[in-house]
Amino acid sequence: MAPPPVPSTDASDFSASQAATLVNDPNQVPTTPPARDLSERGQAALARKHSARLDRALRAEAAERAQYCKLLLLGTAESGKSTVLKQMKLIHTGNLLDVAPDGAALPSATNSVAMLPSTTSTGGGVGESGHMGQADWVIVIRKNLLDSLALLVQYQSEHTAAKPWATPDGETAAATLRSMISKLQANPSLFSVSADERVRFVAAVQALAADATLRDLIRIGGQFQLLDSADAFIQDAATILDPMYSPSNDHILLARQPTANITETKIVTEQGYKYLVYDVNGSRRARHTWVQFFDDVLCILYVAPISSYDQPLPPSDMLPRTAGFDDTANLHRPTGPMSRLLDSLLVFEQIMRHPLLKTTAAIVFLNKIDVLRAKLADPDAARVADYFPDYHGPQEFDPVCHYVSNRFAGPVRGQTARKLYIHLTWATQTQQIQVVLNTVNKILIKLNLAKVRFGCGLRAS
Ligand SMILES: Nc1nc2c(ncn2[C@@H]2O[C@H](COP(=O)(O)OP(=O)(O)OP(=O)(O)O)[C@@H](O)[C@H]2O)c(=O)[nH]1
Ligand SMILES: [Mg+2]
Repeated sequence: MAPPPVPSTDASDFSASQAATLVNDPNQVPTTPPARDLSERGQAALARKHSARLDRALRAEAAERAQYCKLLLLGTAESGKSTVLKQMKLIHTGNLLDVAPDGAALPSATNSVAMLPSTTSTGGGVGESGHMGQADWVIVIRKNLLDSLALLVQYQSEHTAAKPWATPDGETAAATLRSMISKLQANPSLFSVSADERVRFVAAVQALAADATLRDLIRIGGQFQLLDSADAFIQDAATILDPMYSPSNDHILLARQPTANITETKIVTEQGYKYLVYDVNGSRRARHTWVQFFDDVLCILYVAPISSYDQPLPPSDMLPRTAGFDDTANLHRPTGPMSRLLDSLLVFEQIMRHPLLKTTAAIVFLNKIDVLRAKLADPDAARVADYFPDYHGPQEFDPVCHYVSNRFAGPVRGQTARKLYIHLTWATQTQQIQVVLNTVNKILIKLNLAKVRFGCGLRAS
């Protein structure tokens, strides 16, 4: 007979920081009794009562959490982890936001559960707690648009390799943007920007968008850290800079808000399976913080940017690798130059070797296939073989994807106890990723059932 299911997350998972939250909750009983009015015995009795109430609350919270299976979303910076999480929320809750218009947290709200040291945090003020409402996304999207424009105009003027603007209109538009952009960047809420200024700015963006040089710059944007979503936001500049702008789901999916701290999101599927999804900051300086979440994981969801085979690392990731989890110095490294995709592969190898994850199942999302397709169709784009010298196939989508899938399968080859699944994804395209996420859901149910069989999984409630 199969043993009864045992919760996969034990009470020790319940962290001191959560206990602290309860203690500091104004709705809880006061932590210290009013000393002057009570005898010592009275005070002790009150303290015991308080402590028992706290214990009960902690046990109830721990029992609640024990019904959830843990999923880790891992991958290097900007690979698309948070975008996949947004799509998971959308598929299972129908909602991308964490905060309702009245300010209340929504049931699947994303909460910060582990902080980076404040000196290295990249929170930037918006959604610091992990809670992102409509108003937060307006600011993020406008910042994405303005920062992208600033980067494009600056790159064109500072790099001799960049062509001049193709038309006089483009030249004038770039000059207008240069003179106005810092004011808008400082005021993404647009409060202190007049209607005239806004109209002039939008007209300049639209004129620049029609200039052939801008299209060329966007095409090679990956080389100078331009956002993948820059083009979409530039095309929609008039909407985004409208004072009444309210972002669509598509815009929220395209938005880039680096995950400052590790977040936890509760997802309950239609079948009743409950998951705690941990989304991490993928930058090199933050990778050591992942390890504290490596115990008792049902499955790793690893997101790798397959389009970035030729893209330089973000400047903050060009630091020497640190000792410990991210120390890949001893790994066999192919002789090609470092790129974001190679970095992602090396980090994946490292995760697969980690002692706490020796048998943990993994689902790899080879993400940004839309960008890869466009790149491979561009005769001027870098050749895959220049970055991965052991690739001898043509510069075409299917063989390149096959090669990269094989590279990701490499670290677990021969490990019969480990399950590895690899999917090609376009995380910003809801229909494509939702088909993949439905398959992922089925895989997770199977993994769950296997765990139940061995006495450590969860049954759907
Ligand atoms: N074109 C395209 N853009 C994508 C895709 N997936 C994600 N993006 C965009 O890539 C950017 C980065 O995505 P995020 O989900 O923030 O990346 P992340 O892995 O969470 O990054 P960190 O939080 O910094 O570790 C966002 O602007 C996304 O909209 C994709 O499949 N195609
Ligand atoms: Mg993120």
